[in-house]
Amino acid sequence: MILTVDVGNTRIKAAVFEGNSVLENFVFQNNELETAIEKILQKFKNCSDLVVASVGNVEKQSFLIFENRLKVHFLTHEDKFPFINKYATPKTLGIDRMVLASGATLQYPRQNRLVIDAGTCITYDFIDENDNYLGGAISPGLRLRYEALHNYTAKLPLLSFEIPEEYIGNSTVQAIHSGVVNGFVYEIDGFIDEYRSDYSNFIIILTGGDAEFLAKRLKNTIFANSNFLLESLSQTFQYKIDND
Ligand SMILES: Nc1ncnc2c1ncn2[C@@H]1O[C@H](COP(=O)(O)OP(=O)(O)O)[C@@H](O)[C@H]1O
Ligand SMILES: CC(C)(COP(=O)(O)O)[C@@H](O)C(=O)NCCC(=O)O
Ligand SMILES: [K+]
Repeated sequence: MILTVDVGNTRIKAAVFEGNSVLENFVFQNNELETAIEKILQKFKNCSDLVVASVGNVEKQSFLIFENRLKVHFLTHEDKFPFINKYATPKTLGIDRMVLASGATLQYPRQNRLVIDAGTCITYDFIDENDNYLGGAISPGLRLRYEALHNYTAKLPLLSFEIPEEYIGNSTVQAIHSGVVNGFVYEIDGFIDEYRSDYSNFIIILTGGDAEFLAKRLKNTIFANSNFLLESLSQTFQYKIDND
């Protein structure tokens, strides 16, 4: 039994795995990390390994305090991954993106794959059928767009996500919702179309905090798997054990 933890820039997600099955999922904030893990380990006393992938702001020490209870692993660029990394700056590639690429490679062998993670940022990651990781794109996520409009202007209010009534927003509030939400959806559909013009066949994996909402609104039919990063983390850890 292993505990996987994904530290993103908005929230921390965790899951307990027994083999390939998820026993339970958890979501918490950075300041709740230690108490949340303590509770999880109280409930799942048979956890032997804690596997962390972090692109967020937490101290390693917050995990290391559990070292007397189970083995603690931080995935890094030095670990073994099942793809060939063609990124020009592999050392600065987000470990979350490496884990997503790894999960895509292991779960969907020998095909072109596009992973879209709609989290704090939207990340696009493309792994071709020969398992070359080519890179992708990074752009602001849904919440970040609302916050950026507010934080970098004098007049725009901070709004919470709402489905826009019309694409022609007829008020400040509706114009912001249209710009943020429609812009977000159009961007993703636009990228998918761009990939389609270069690659006749590829599968799309959609994940992240906004994935469920997105899946319903994209022109392209895609199913969301909100748990893909944690599943990939568990598989990447297994891959590392098998290949070390
Ligand atoms: N309870 C929530 N708290 C924060 N963000 C949420 C929540 N529910 C959905 N979201 C959406 O999830 C996105 C953040 O996704 P998430 O995958 O948690 O990010 P990260 O992995 O970068 O921490 C935000 O753009 C926001 O719109
Ligand atoms: C792009 C990211 C900020 C996305 O983070 P997230 O939205 O998952 O919180 C993260 O993958 C990161 O810090 N990447 C480093 C730069 C790169 O991947 O090239
Ligand atoms: K992301």
